[in-house]
Amino acid sequence: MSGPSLYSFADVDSLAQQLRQYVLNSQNAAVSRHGNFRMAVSGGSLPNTLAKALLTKGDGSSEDTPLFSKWEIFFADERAVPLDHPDSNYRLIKDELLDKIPSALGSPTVHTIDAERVKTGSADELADLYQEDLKRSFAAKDSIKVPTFDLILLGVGPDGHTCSLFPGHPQLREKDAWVVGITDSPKPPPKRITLTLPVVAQAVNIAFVATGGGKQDILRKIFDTEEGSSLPSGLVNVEAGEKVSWFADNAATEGVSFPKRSSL
Ligand SMILES: O=C(O)[C@H](O)[C@@H](O)[C@H](O)[C@H](O)COP(=O)(O)O
Repeated sequence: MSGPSLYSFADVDSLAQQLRQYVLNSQNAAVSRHGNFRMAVSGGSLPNTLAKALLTKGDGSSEDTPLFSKWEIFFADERAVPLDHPDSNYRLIKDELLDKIPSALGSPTVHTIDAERVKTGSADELADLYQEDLKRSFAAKDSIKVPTFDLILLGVGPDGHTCSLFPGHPQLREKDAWVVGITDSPKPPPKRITLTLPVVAQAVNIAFVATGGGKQDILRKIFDTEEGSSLPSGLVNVEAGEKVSWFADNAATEGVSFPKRSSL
């Protein structure tokens, strides 16, 4: 299997334009395969860039139209806070994207962390509840070992973390569970749930979005050093290979030697 693609664009607006095309290609392929589009998103700066990509007016063609009523949105990771809390990834995507979708485009089904248990449940209990939700969505008819998302959209942290999979944490080695809890995330808040690496690597397509000069050091490490391939985001590159696309801007990829592409 060949490796990931690294796309580098002049600015966030041109990145968003290409991200739109990539997400809608993935949507169209998924809808013709099985009638809906099951995708997972992370927090951080990603929801803002995704909203930029999806809320712009397209060219009006059917290929370029988001079919939101066919979307099932899951969380690649979520913070264990109420859904209206400022740290909630659900709240973030709601404020950035969901609340701004014109009603004519329909609305996605969103799979949140368990709102009843989020305050009192342990991270493990919340992870188990989320995994049950995934089982209902992905394994309704068949028993499957790992769910296959049509698309997972990820960010990368300065330490190489992705989702809430942090370097050196035991969650990174999880082989069986689909979702795990974490209580000591170095990025606040500490209590979270996250998809595991086998679930991320199984997705049909996986895209990272990394913008701004603050990502330079970590992108160089991931793409140009041996050490990078053992970091959580580097492991996604290793395990999912050509299914992985990185959407970055030139500020983030400056100094990266790995070959870059400038359009899909
Ligand atoms: O909820 C979270 O904290 C995330 O899902 C996390 O993995 C994020 O994607 C990265 O930390 C990058 O965040 P930025 O895009 O804000 O740098």
